[in-house]
Amino acid sequence: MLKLYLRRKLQNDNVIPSTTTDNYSLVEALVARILFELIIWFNQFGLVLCFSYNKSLMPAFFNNLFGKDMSDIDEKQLLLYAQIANLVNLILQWPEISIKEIAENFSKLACNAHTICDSELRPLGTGLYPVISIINHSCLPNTVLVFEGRLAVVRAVQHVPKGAEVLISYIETAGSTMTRQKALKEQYLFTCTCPRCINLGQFDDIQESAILEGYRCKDDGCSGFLLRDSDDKGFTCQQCGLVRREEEIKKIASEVNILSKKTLALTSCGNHQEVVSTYKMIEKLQKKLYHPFSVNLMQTREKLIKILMELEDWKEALAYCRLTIPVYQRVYPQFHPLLGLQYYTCGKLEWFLGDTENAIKSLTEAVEILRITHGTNSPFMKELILKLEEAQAEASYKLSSKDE
Ligand SMILES: C[S@@+](CC[C@H](N)C(=O)[O-])C[C@H]1O[C@@H](n2cnc3c(N)ncnc32)[C@H](O)[C@@H]1O
Repeated sequence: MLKLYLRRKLQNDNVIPSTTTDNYSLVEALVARILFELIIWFNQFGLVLCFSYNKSLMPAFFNNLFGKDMSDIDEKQLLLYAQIANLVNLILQWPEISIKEIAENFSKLACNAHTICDSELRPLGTGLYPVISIINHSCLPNTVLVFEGRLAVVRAVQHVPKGAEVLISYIETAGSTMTRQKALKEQYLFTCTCPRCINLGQFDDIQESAILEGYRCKDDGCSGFLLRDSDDKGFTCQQCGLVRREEEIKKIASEVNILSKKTLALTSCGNHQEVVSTYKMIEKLQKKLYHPFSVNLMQTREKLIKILMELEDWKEALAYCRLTIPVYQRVYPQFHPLLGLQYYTCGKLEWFLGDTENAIKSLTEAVEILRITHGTNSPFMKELILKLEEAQAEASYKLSSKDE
């Protein structure tokens, strides 16, 4: 298995540089015909397929890219690749292309490509980078992959000693060990044995799963987590001993399900006000259903923040944003870009609503995290730092005018 190790001390700027050259002509000469065909296919759908070329790394890249065994892939995934391959064949209308070959390359692409995101982690396209595709995964990584335009940059989020393996996270790490392992197995075909995953099945891990993805105690004042009873008829709070019956849980879960389907229909009609009120109903039900640190509840609030901001309802958006911060703090490590970005959103909303004091606090937290994950030179970071300086200047102006 290929691994990327840190051979030089590159901690000064907290940056491990990737290849900086996007050289399409060299790549085209080297990359197999099928990949070239994929570029055409991807472009038709407005997706960016990006190659960062480094000659010395090309053999490793090919070994990595073409070293996958299709027998590892589960049937559902294979079917999906076969369907995509059929679609490619239909679009390209080149009879000599083998469906199996296209499907295999899609599977390899899925294991090795990375989603290119903007500074706020909104997806822009898909990229295939030889250096980056050597980096293995950890659910508690020592580096983070961010993009500056098409340039992939790997930044250390903790001290990476000389000789240590450089690790990024391939997936959303907020979920339970089982959820993370399932995602890694399905897309990347391996079982993770990182420091978080080796605890699978141990008491701490069971407790964490029950908090992140399990139900809340019947008693609103209790923050205990629930475990399934041995008779399979309910869940018992591990703190106060109260039992929640399965039927009651199922009833709320089915209401959530119905409302979630309704939001899909309402979203497609563009009925934003109705979407907001439906998500608010879901949030209320999920608050009754899930533990306060639930990832599901956090995701619903995320959706509400997004729509409320689109509707320019800053006050409500801020209220939900504040509710997500403790969950983010719990589910992400200290220097995680999503935590930094959530503080940034909170800070912007507070600043906009005239709460300068809290805006300074939130923007300071955002800068502390994002200067590590994003560096300080990008226009995005410059704007964030400027916002913080403006908020600080306004606070000191307010203070000095009070003194006069
Ligand atoms: C982007 S490649 C990384 C380079 C890869 N190690 C290689 O030798 O080609 C992704 C693949 O590496 C392997 N991999 C990545 N992280 C791993 C980990 N923590 N444990 C085991 N295999 C891992 C998986 O097979 C995965 O599909």
